[in-house]
Amino acid sequence: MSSRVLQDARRIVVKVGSSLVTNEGRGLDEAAIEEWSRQLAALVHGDDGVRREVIMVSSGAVAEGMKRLGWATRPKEIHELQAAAAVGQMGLVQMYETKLRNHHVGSAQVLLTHADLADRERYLNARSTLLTLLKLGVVPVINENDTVVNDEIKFGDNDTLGALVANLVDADAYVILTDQKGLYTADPRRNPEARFVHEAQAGNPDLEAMAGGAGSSIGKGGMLTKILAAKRAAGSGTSTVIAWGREQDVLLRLTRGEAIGTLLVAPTHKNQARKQWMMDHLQLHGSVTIDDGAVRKLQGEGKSLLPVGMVAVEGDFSRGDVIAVCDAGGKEIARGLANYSSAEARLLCKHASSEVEQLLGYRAEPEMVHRDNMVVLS
Ligand SMILES: Nc1ncnc2c1ncn2[C@@H]1O[C@H](COP(=O)(O)OP(=O)(O)O)[C@@H](O)[C@H]1O
Ligand SMILES: N[C@@H](CCC(=O)OP(=O)(O)O)C(=O)O
Repeated sequence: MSSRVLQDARRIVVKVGSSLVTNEGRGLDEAAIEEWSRQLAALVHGDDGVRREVIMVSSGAVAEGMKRLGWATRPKEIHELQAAAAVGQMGLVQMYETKLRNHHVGSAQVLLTHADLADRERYLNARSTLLTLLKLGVVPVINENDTVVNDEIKFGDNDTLGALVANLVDADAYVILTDQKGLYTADPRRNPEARFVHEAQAGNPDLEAMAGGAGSSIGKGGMLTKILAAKRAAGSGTSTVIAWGREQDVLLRLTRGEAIGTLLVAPTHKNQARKQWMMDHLQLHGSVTIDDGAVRKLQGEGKSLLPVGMVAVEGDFSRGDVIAVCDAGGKEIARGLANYSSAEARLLCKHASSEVEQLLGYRAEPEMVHRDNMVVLS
């Protein structure tokens, strides 16, 4: 059953670490980036009959920047690392853009920070942008915005960023490509007796004890950050595979259902996990009352809540806040993330989505609460 996780996945986040992208620090590994780009293009085009949406989270900016600046050793000063990342990021995205374009796929640079994704409004904005790019068949190439934060440079951990992105876009699977075939019972560089782990449950604390720090001087997170990232991805129902990035056709074989790498299965299903997250939000910032027609759309047809179905707005909330959706009798029938603030929502009540731009002077989304961001209570 679990081998179907990747086969069934339609939206996949792939993360490649510094040690792979930069060939252990010797500058960008053009052949490797070409290989991944070829495979990403095949997934996006649906060469096997199934089109997939893919996001690439790629490290390597610092290492490439060091090479471009002629620095042989990794600087100790954080601001020098940040400067190297800014220089190297140019080369990194340039290479993905060239390689993906050669395979007739568009790419987009997206630089994010953890703080961006912790902020509700930025979270929704990042989500909308990424989903739009995916719908356009473009591959977003994501890295940490190292200019404004330095945690990831210090700890060398894009694994967590990849998991946050997987949470953000509700990915079906998260693939972490690294310089090992997957997880072993101990660091294989230090312990030749280490046995390979084919499959486990994400979040199992035993895994954390097996994982050690990085084996190379380039990557810094090691296996532990990957195990913790898989646990985080599982929080929104996404399963993770850790696999060797140089394995022939690794991404294509995984999506064909081949059991390569270590599969860390999310114990809860995506929808169930989302529902749990929403229900854990006990502190609601407000609510909207909807008419009977909208109640039927939400409950019976699984549709989004459109402004036209709203009759009243209570409380003071911002875009991205969790709000209650109530029927005319005041009973909460759903809960979800508001696309518009309470002040805007008051203006939008009973109006068609086509009027949003005229009423607000801009248009974000046609829905007040998108069904993907909503839990209908039974
Ligand atoms: N239990 C383990 N199984 C596999 N690799 C491990 C384990 N514990 C530690 N490692 C080390 O983690 C390294 C991968 O992490 P890292 O160097 O940070 O890679 P990346 O740059 O891909 O993020 C491996 O090369 C390996 O030496
Ligand atoms: N964002 C930085 C550092 C991120 C990093 O080292 O992560 P990783 O090697 O994937 O654990 C870079 O691109 O160099």
